[in-house]
Amino acid sequence: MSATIGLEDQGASTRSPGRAHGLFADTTPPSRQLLLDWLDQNGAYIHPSLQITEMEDGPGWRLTSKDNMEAFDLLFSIPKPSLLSTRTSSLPPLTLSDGPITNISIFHLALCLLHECRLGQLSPFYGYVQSLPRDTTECLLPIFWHLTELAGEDGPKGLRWLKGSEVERRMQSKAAEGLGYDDLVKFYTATSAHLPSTSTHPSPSPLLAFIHTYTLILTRAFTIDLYRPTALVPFADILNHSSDPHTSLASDDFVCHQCGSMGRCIHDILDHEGLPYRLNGTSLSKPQKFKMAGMRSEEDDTVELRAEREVKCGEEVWNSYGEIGDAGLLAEWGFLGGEYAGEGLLWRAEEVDTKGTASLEIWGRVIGVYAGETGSQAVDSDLENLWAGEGDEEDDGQGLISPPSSDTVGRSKLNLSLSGQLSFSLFLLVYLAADPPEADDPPTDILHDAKEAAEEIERAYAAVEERLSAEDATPANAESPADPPAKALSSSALECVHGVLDLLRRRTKAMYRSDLSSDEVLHLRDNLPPTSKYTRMAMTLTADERSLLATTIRRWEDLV
Ligand SMILES: C[S@@+](CC[C@H](N)C(=O)[O-])C[C@H]1O[C@@H](n2cnc3c(N)ncnc32)[C@H](O)[C@@H]1O
Repeated sequence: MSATIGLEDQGASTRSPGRAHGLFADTTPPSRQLLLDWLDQNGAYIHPSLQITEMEDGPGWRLTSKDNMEAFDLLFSIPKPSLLSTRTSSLPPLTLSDGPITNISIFHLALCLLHECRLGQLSPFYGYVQSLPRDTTECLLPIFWHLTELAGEDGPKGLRWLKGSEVERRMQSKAAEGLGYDDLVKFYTATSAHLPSTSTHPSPSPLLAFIHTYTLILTRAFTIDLYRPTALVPFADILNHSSDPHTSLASDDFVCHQCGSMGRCIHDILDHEGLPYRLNGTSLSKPQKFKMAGMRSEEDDTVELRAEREVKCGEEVWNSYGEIGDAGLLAEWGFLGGEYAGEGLLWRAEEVDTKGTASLEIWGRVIGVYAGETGSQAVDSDLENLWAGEGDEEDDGQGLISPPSSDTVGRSKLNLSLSGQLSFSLFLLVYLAADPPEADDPPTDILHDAKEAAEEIERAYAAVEERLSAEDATPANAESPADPPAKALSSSALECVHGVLDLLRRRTKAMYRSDLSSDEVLHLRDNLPPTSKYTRMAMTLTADERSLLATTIRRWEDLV
């Protein structure tokens, strides 16, 4: 069967497009009391000062505090069996003729949630699922903006403005992981007929219903443990995001991957003290390990929210969805935080070195991405020796290039930070692409030369800055200060500067209406009608990215 999108669904024309999924069509609106009763019956603890309130500027809920709460206070806990996961859902296991297709766990979880919604009051999770947002368009993710049935004409217009942006790159990465829109349609086409009939939904639900529950999963699910990699955590999913959060979800993840047990189980291999080996890799103390191993019931294993700092009376309690900027928030949560956070603009290695020369492989080796265990340690010490005493991440943010991060994941990041600094890794790849070294040059030599080139560029830039600020400080009628001796760049450093400029200009050019500056985009945005919410978000995002690129290009141009 093929999945129909579903606007023909009963009664759709009388509701908003975001309700055309047909779920909870004839029930009362989401009830906080039903949710609280369900949590109580399912063993949850809620701090007496926490309450659910309406969002201030839009639909939806948030958690606020009606009294001061101290750091370390337990705000919330819930036993793991009460989480909604593929393990706890009442959806029977899916096995299709062409083999099991449940490996895409996030789609599978969305199908489980759809099944619980279709069960209505018969679902063991009814008190929770009835509390979830009902309108898909409340936070429609860009992956669905092309669907005019949901996003109207505004969606495709917004998508156009995302062209060449960090959001588009993220959407492309998801599609490459098998999590694009076409993958979703394929999955639902293959599985929708397997959804059991229910009294309120005797036939399969339209694709819009799956899009609705998939959106809920993407914007609300948490990573839990080895047994339930992703699950919905009722109540905790009401927390909104801030880059300065009060709390985060904590869960012991070293449970048995076969049955989810925290205590000793039949699948465990025990060490000489009778402790399961899976507890060995943890930082728990011996008494804690014995306590965990002795747990008899899954009910004792909970996920928790604790205050990590004081929450003042009346404040909203914030969670963090990660160290993430606006592009990530828009792509994965459907909103802009406007908090000047995150990694700025990112590149994939092939986008930097489009010639596909040997430099890509050398870059991987030097930076330690492709190095094996020992290779990686060798790279660590090369990096440490070369940057010894220069500090990591404590850069003042004024230069053009930031020193390499000391952690393995961070050091391969190819990004331009929000303060306009190229990561060293990105600079290194541009440097290698400009003048590929011999494949067998030792990594330390390559790192050393690249560091020298970066330092030469920084010195030249500092000289330019000094001259420009001296010019600024000179009264109009006074003689100009004598120019400092021109800081001529070596030809290889100059090639790097051109390489960086080319990279930044290519990124700008790839954007929709790249002839428009950030200010011009903002001007157009400010004249949009109030209904253009997707276009407005997209234009805000692209204006910020244009501004970052333009400022950085100007700084590098000062060198040439
Ligand atoms: C986990 S839910 C949070 C609870 C949600 N507010 C509700 O009503 O149920 C995530 C969604 O909440 C909204 N959200 C979260 N943090 C936000 C913020 N700082 N500003 C605006 N919307 C936010 C976004 O729509 C996001 O997709």
